[in-house]
Amino acid sequence: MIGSHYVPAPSSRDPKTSTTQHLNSGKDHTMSDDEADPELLALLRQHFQGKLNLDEEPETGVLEGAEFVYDNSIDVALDMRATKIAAEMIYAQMKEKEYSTTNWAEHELHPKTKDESTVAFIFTMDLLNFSFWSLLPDDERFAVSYRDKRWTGYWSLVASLQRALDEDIPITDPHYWQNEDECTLVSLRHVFRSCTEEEIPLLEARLECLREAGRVLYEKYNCSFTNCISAAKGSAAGLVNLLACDFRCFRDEHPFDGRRKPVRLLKRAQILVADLWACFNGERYGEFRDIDKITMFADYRVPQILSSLGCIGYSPPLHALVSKGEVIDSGSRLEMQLRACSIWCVELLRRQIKQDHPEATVNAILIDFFLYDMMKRWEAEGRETMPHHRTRSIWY
Ligand SMILES: Nc1nc2c(c(CN[C@H]3C=C[C@H](O)[C@@H]3O)cn2[C@@H]2O[C@H](COP(=O)(O)O)[C@@H](O)[C@H]2O)c(=O)[nH]1
Repeated sequence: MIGSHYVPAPSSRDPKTSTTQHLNSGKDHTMSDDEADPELLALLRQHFQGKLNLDEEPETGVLEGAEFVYDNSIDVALDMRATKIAAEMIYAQMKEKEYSTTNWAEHELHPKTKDESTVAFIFTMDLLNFSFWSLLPDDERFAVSYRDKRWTGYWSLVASLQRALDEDIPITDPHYWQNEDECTLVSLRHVFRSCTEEEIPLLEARLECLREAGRVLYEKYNCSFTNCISAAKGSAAGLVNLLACDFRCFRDEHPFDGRRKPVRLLKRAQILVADLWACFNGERYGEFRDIDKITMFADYRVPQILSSLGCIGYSPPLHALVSKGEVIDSGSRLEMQLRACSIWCVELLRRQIKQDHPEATVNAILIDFFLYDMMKRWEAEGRETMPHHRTRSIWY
C-alpha cells in the first residue's frame, strides 16, 4: 500500500466562517440561513421546538474527528484486507489469553489496591504519561532502576512514581504539586532520576502539568480527582470532556485542514478513563455506562504495530521520515494523519471483530491495550521492523 494516494473525498463542509466571527463582524445585519452555522441553527430549532434534551448523553467527538482526518488523508492509507486478517488474529489471541480488564493489575508495577490512593496514582500517572522515547542508543537512554530491574518508556514513569512513594515523597498528592518550596524542578529530577546520563524528556513540562492539575483540583474539585469522577456522573465521555475542558494539559486537540472545529484526539484523557475502568474492573471508581465510547489512544506505539501488521500504510514522504527516525512536528498534517488514522483503524478492527464474533466482549480499549502490549513484546524480542514515529509533545 506504500505510495497509494487517496483522492480525498470532497470535504462535506466547506470551512465557513464561524458563527462567532459573524457575530463579531460588527456588520449590522441579521444572518440569513445560508450564512449562519448550520449546526447552531439546528440546535436553536430543536430548542425552540422543545426537542433539545440538554441532559443528552455526552459525546467526545474523537471518532468523528478521526474519520474526518481519515477521509482527507493522503499520507496514511488503511489496508482493509490486512485489517480483516489482523482482526481475526487479535480476536483469537485475546480469546486464548482470556484478555480482559484483569490484565491491567497483573502488570508488576501497576498498583494493586482498589482504593482512593490508586485513583490518585492513576491520575498522576496519566498526567505525565507522555514522550519517553530517546534519540540515544538503548544502553544510554533515560532509564529507571527499581526493584532490581531497569525500566524504560512508560514503565520508567510507573517505576519512578512507585519509587517516590517508597521514599515517602507524596508525588500523587495535589497539595505537594502546588507547594513551590517542596515540589521543585530539583525534587522532580530526583523523583525521575535516571540510571544513565540522560534525564527524562520534558521534565519542565511535567512539572507544569502537576502545577496546573494541583491548581485546578484546588480551585474546582476540593483537591481530589475522585470529585472529577463524581462530577462526570458515571459517563466516560463526560469525564473525558471534563478533563479536556478544565485541564489545559489534557486538551489534546489540533486544527486540521481549516476545519472549523479542532480535531480532538484527547489521548491522555481517554487512557486515564480507560486505566480507571481496567484497574477497577468496571466497578466503583471504574464504573462507566458508556465506556465503549472511548477510542484507541493515539500514542506512538500502536500506530507502529498497526503499520507492522500492514493495517496502515504510509506515503513515501512519511515512510522516509518514520523509517529514518526523523522528528515529525507536533500538530503537523503528517502527524495528525498518523494519529487519527490509527484511531480509525482500531475502530474498524473493533467493528470487524464484532461482525465476525458477535459474542465477543471487546472494545477499543482492550484492543488498544492488547496491541500496545504486543508491540512491547515485539520490541523485547528485537522484532521491531519499522520504528515508531518521533514527535515530542505532552500529548502522548
Ligand atoms: N495506545 C496506548 N499507548 C500507551 C499504552 C501504555 C501502557 N498502558 C498499559 C496499561 C494497560 C496496557 O496493558 C499497558 O500495559 C503506554 N502508552 C503510551 O505509549 C508511549 C510509551 O511507549 P514506550 O516508550 O514504548 O513505553 C507513550 O505515548 C505512552 O503514553 C497503552 O496501553 N496504549
